[in-house]
Amino acid sequence: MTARLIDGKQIAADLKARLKTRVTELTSAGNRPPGLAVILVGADPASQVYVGAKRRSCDEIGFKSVSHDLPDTTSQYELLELIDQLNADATIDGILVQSPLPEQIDEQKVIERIRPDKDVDGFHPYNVGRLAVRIPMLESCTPKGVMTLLQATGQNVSGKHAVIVGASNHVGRPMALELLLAGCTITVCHRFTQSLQHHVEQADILVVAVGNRSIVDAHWIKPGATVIDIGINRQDDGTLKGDLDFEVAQSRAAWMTPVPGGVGPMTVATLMENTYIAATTLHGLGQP
Ligand SMILES: Nc1nc2c(c(=O)[nH]1)N[C@@H](CN(C=O)c1ccc(C(=O)N[C@@H](CCC(=O)O)C(=O)O)cc1)CN2
Repeated sequence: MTARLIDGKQIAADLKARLKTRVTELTSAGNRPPGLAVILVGADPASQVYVGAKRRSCDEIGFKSVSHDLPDTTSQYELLELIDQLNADATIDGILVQSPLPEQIDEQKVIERIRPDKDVDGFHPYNVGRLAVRIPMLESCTPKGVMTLLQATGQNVSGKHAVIVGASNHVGRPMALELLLAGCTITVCHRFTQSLQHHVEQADILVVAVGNRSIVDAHWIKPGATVIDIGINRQDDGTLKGDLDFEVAQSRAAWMTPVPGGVGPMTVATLMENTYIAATTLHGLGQP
């Protein structure tokens, strides 16, 4: 068997093209464009790449993009003050603070300072809680993007057994909630899980989000499974690899995401989708 690739780059480009059309319609009718504020603290090279992609996507789609690049000496107080200003700015629909943050800043305090209706990352406990009780508002971008990728395969995931390896607040946990909402039976594996191999072998849908290539052996993949690799591991030669051995995974799965070009581009496109939703559904843009 050779898995079919789920082309995240193309699916993300299609989503952004649809958003661009809608934004053109909005602005042609005399409305302001949706606005996204992107805050980067420090100069982490990977974060600079991701933030650059987010700002370019805003430009492509026609969103207003406001950039705040702060030094890595920024205090928590200064960052919270900036968030307060953006919370009060009626031209800003979404606020994004790129993670990770320098160690003097408590990320949870920052997340909770962002107004839930401007939390386009979907990290605020209010938004995670809404997803948990099946009334999602702004959903975490990577898991929501994965659901868009699964939908693009044309499969009905309801009733499937989904195994998620990794239980982080931003990816693994909300991923489990998304798949549960879609009707899957869920197993979440984490650092205390015993018999990881046994669980992985049961997965109709396997989502791996550990950031380490030595945790899940791709030979464990159930033949015919759908495999979503969320890992991003930069190799010594500069190439990017996922958490799984690509060739082995491809010889067992029916569908799988590549790295690069799978989940990463969808995360950015979903952030744009969330910003559009915040502007129109939550802030009334384009409504009479
Ligand atoms: N505030 C946030 N911080 C972080 C998030 C997030 O969703 N919100 N997620 C990650 C980083 N991330 C988005 O910010 C992200 C990661 C990867 C990609 C991506 O497109 N990757 C490409 C490869 C890019 C490269 O060459 O390095 C791919 O996989 O094809 C986009 C966004 C942590 N922080």
